[in-house]
Amino acid sequence: MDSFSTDTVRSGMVALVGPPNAGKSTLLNTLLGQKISIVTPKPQTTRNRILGVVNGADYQIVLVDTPGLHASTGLLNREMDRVARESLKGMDAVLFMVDAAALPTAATTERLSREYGGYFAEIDGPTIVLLNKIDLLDHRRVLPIIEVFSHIHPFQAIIPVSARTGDGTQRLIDELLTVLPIGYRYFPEDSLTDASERFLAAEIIREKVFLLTGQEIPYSSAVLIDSFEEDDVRGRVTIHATIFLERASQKPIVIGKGGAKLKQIGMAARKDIEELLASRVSLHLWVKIRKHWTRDGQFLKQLGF
Ligand SMILES: Nc1nc2c(ncn2[C@@H]2O[C@H](COP(=O)(O)OP(=O)(O)OP(=O)(O)O)[C@@H](O)[C@H]2O)c(=O)[nH]1
Repeated sequence: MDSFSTDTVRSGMVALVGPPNAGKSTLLNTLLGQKISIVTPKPQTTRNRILGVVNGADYQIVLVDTPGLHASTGLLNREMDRVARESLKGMDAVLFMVDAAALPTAATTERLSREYGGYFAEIDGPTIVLLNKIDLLDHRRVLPIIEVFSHIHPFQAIIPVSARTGDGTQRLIDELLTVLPIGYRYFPEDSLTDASERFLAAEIIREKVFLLTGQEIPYSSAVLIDSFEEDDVRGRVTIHATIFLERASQKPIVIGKGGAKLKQIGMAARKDIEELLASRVSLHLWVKIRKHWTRDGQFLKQLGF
């Protein structure tokens, strides 16, 4: 915890969403490449996945991926599921990226509303549309596309960008800074702290429980890191963690026959945590029942809520 600054900055969680191939990863690389002090690793979680942290002298933008929010045609026509809605809560802004070069030349408000409208109806925070790949677009098409999008929803801004060349990305940051609250950095400016490493390790374990058990388990499991010890001499991190479940009936599902499932969870988690920490890890997992933990304020506090 050595480099947490107490200076206030503009900081916030910003969801980066959009259809596949829109250029989200490319944008991320460009933003991080230019501005980065750190990149947090990418643990996949069922809630939000931190994609990267963009640091400036007086701001910190935490870009997150909210699963379920990726506008595929199928999803747009359906109700967004609970997870998607949940994962949007607490977002300070949403970036919705489209491949502008792939939009049909005669894209009308009606057509784009049909495709994206239901999606925006669910978002109540400031939303910025990023019209990506303008390097491929005849510049005369840009204004009409902005015009069409402006009729779909009261967006905070509609910004033409090229994730590849970086064109428009400064405007994006400037725009975000007008909506992000003044607060503290979520992450230290230059390095991951023990605190965030612990948090990410817990998220990785939770992810493995989710991936390897299914059923109702993911919603009733929580992971607490009991201890996290770095042994620099032996180049190893020893982690003790507890997986909390709500009901006794869930315990055998997570533990498995002869402990096989828990072992599988532990092995998969260890592999990812080793990658995260760039260190050998010895991981010890326990499973405990904590009835109604989702309603237990004290416990939620321990989890960092
Ligand atoms: N010309 C051009 N190509 C781009 C731009 N941004 C992304 N691309 C290309 O578009 C393709 C998709 O980009 P990605 O960044 O992988 O898109 P994504 O949204 O992360 O895709 P998923 O991972 O499928 O969600 C890649 O071939 C990129 O090189 C851009 O601004 N200009």
